[in-house]
Amino acid sequence: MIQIENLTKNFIVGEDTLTAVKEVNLKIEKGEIFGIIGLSGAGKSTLIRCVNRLEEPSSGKIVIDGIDITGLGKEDLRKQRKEIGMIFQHFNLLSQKTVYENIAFPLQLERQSSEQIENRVNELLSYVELTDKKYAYPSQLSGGQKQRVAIARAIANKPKLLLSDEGTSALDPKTTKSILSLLNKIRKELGLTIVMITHQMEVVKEICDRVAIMENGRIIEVNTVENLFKSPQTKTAKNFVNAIPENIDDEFINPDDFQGKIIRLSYLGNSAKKPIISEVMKNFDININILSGNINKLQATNVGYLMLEFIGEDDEINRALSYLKNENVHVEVI
Ligand SMILES: Nc1ncnc2c1ncn2[C@@H]1O[C@H](COP(=O)(O)OP(=O)(O)OP(=O)(O)O)[C@@H](O)[C@H]1O
Repeated sequence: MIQIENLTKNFIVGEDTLTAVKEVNLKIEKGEIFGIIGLSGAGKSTLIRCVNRLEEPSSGKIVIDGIDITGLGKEDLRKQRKEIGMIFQHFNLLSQKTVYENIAFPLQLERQSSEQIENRVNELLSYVELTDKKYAYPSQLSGGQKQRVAIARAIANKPKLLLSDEGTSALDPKTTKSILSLLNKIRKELGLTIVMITHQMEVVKEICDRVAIMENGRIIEVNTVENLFKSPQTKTAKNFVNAIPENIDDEFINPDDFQGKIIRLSYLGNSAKKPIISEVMKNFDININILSGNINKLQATNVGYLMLEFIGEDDEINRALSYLKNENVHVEVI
């Protein structure tokens, strides 16, 4: 479906040349959900934007269904772009237009009749479960609803490829799940190939078939998601894998088996470096039992989680939980 050969993208910054994508080779099969994961600045956005030539590659080739899109002139490129939908982290909806008008927009560009447009938009609204928001403006929608509108708009012209540039990064975990399940439905029912850029391993684990790990502009590993978790080949892949809790740990912990409250803490950045647990034990009249957890380093950032049993009076436990929240620790009571 997509074949990327020796792709390089340089940016000229003042007198310097910055190579954002370096000699990337990648093959993505039809119907795959393919993830590209990497830390900030790895070159993910630049790579995906080269696929529809929102960025012009400096050298190399991108062939989509046998057509070398890097060699296309303006008019042919416009036709090919119809086959490629794209969604973004911040949705990129037209704020002055209603949900209906946003979804109708790409159909109007194709000069479809108003009857055709109305039928297609209504069909799409029902598909993304937003019929009741037809006349709402983007500012009146939640993040998840905005992304549903953006998805409906991206698939309005029935593309064969959907690109997602951090499409779930601005959403909370529950909304992320619902958007991922919509994307999965689109792949299954409409047969689209989906390429997703993300820095969230949870997204890769939930939905992708295969994944490429990007670092400093290069693809350093391509793996099936299953094998990535079983035996990551590179240190960066290992760090990504270790950075998310394995659900299995959580599943083993049944709150009914414990006398105290089961708490899951997840933390990022500086809070992971502080002796937070000993602070809680010193300041509050509770006992803490550590059940499972891990903390990893992703470049300069610490990420981690801990499953704990808090034993004590309810009031005291609640005070301790408020303290943790103030320390920017994400707290869940299981
Ligand atoms: N238009 C541009 N001009 C100059 N440099 C750029 C431009 N776009 C991106 N870069 C640089 O290219 C490198 C890769 O950026 P890119 O946005 O592709 O990374 P990324 O992996 O998507 O990161 P993030 O997750 O933070 O978006 C970075 O060093 C960035 O500063």
